[in-house]
Amino acid sequence: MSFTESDILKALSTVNDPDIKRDLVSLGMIKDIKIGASMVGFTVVLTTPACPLKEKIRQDCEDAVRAVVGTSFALQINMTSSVTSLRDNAQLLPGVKNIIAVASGKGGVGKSTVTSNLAVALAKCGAKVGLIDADIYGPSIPTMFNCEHEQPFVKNVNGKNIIIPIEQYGVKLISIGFLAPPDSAVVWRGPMASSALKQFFSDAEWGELDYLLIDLPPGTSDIHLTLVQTVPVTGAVVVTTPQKVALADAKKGVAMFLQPQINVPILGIVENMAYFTPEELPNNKYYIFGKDGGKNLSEKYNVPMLGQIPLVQGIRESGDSGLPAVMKEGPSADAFMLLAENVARQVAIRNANFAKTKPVELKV
Ligand SMILES: Nc1ncnc2c1ncn2[C@@H]1O[C@H](COP(=O)(O)OP(=O)(O)OP(=O)(O)O)[C@@H](O)[C@H]1O
Repeated sequence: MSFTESDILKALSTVNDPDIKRDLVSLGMIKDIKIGASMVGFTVVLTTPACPLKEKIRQDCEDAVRAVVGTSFALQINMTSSVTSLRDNAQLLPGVKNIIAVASGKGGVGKSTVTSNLAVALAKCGAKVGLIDADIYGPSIPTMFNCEHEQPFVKNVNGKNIIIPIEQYGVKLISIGFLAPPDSAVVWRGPMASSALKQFFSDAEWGELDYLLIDLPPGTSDIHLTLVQTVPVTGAVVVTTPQKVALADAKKGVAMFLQPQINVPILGIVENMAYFTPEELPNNKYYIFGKDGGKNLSEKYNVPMLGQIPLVQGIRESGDSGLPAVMKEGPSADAFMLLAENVARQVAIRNANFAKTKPVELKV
């Protein structure tokens, strides 16, 4: 045999991750190289679940190694994944790899619909997902997950009450709505809501999660500040609809995360209600709120466009009935699955290329 493990590594160091644009070896994605009498094997650890580039990366690895070992050796390439994280030794949420804020400038653009479908889609890809509904003005996640009359279990650990998140459709969730009966008119005050959010971080049993999504209230509020002051946020997803009045507010949302004191990377823009499509004629698209508003916003701020979600009656019905649209088959589900793929890719790109986010310290 005229090659060694270091020859295999050298060959694999010519293969780049197409998203991160760095080689697999320096990214730590190659593990367990084995060289047998007639076999060479190794594991490629992808950075996102259900990576759409999996087959391309596998083929590139095969080509690179084949050039070194020749044709008489069998190749065993094991493709697996592990979501990356910059959070190590964290005191709060130690088992959570990435915290993702989902924000919108304007109310009613479908932020909670997008968050709930994104959470379920990521779970369907095989990721471990949690969701905090921090929307004090209208906590709608319990309805969208069909658990509005449930209460999370609370257990006592060493004299401290620990909340056990409700688990639905493969997602662990806690909502500010669980703290008040659905029909009661609770006027939340900033400080009350902020302390509830902090409690969801410090006193809830989240366990190991790849992604913890935070559904924020629309606009910019005390809750946003509490979030960025309490935990390092991996990145923000900004949801908008395409019309001018929504975009103007979405710009403010983007600008808030990017301001130097806050400095939370924008993972990208989601354009919800991008076009209306009748369910029976999915190829007919009507741009009733204008065309490409979200896309233009992403270009202006040089941030990724994560997805365009159609305005479809079934998405509204799914939200109201508590079974997210992504659980069913069809073009709406496909749009949310693509969104999840793109969010996971952007998290991996962000973790490979940028320093970890620091919690914000406000000087008063
Ligand atoms: N793509 C879509 N197609 C059809 N209906 C949608 C779509 N997105 C959202 N909706 C509907 O629009 C309404 C508002 O959505 P949602 O509650 O998700 O918005 P939001 O931005 O979270 O609102 P809020 O500002 O109150 O937090 C809901 O009835 C929802 O079902």
